[in-house]
Amino acid sequence: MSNIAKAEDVVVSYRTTKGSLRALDGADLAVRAGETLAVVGESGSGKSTLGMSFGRVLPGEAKHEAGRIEVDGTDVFAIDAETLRGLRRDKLGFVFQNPMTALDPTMRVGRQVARAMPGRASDAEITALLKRAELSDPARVMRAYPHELSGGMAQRVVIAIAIARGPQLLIADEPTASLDASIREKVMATLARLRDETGASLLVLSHDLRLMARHAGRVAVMYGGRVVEIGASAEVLQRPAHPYTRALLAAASGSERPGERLEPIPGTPPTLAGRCEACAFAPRCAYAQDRCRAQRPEPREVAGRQVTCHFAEDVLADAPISTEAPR
Ligand SMILES: Nc1ncnc2c1ncn2[C@@H]1O[C@H](COP(=O)(O)OP(=O)(O)OP(=O)(O)O)[C@@H](O)[C@H]1O
Ligand code: NI
Repeated sequence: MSNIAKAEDVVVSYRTTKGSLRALDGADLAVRAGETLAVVGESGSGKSTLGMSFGRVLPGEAKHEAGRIEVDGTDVFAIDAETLRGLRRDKLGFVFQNPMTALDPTMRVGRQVARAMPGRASDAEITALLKRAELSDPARVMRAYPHELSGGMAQRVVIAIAIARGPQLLIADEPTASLDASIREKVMATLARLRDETGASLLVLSHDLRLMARHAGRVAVMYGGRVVEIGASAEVLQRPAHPYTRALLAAASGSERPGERLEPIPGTPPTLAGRCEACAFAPRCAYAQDRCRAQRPEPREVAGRQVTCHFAEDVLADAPISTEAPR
């Protein structure tokens, strides 16, 4: 299966007042053509940094230290500003958590949508695009200012803008987190439908394991700036091979309400100043042994997925997750 985009051993750090903070510590991720791939993990695990790296839309304090990102064969960290602009415009579409910050409050929706479309879009073309994003009254929405729309409608406008030029890769960072719980499922379903319809790939970054389980074919679990497990959603979420995935699922199963933030796992995630020479999860891990504190696990193939854990076989052999707390 061909990949539309991939990250290889990517290292990104942020300059902070307390020194350099390593947000990605050798992240690997391949996005297949036409798939929906979810990236999950606790706050701070590096999801947004990885998502932004695909379009090199990182803030000024971020520094790409090492590794490669390719989108449709183009090395995004090697190209000049103009090529990068073209790549973002023609091949990528972004949807962020808060639609109101993505839209210009002073400009009618129709004009903003038209500017994202190729050529000079007619009103009929604008309303047709809004309709594809499942806005029920596109003619009215076209004339409205962003503040006149509900959060869900505004996010649908952002989605329309993101697909305006038929991107090959849609990157959605917590696309439903700012919305009312009642419409999260619907907006996610719209994104999934558009992905299907356009043949684009959808990379969706989220805390919401249940929502992702329903919509993503594959799931990547991030911890400490690395992808620690990636595979088919059904397999990873039913029979995890990484202790962190297992802990996430056990924590999530304690709550019955969809869309909620994950319950915390005991202990705190790492903040890295440099390369982690051990397993970053070892201090919180029920399976950890001396080797985990001494040797960085490299990705390896276990039970049809990629896992960075020395003891993945032991994790797999354990009983499926029930509703009890992590061991
Ligand atoms: N602009 C920034 N300046 C300094 N540090 C940052 C910046 N953005 C992110 N970080 C740090 O980088 C690490 C990774 O952050 P990132 O936002 O990528 O994680 P995330 O998984 O998307 O988290 P969340 O679920 O909270 O959105 C965190 O430790 C975070 O505090
Ligand atoms: Ni984030």
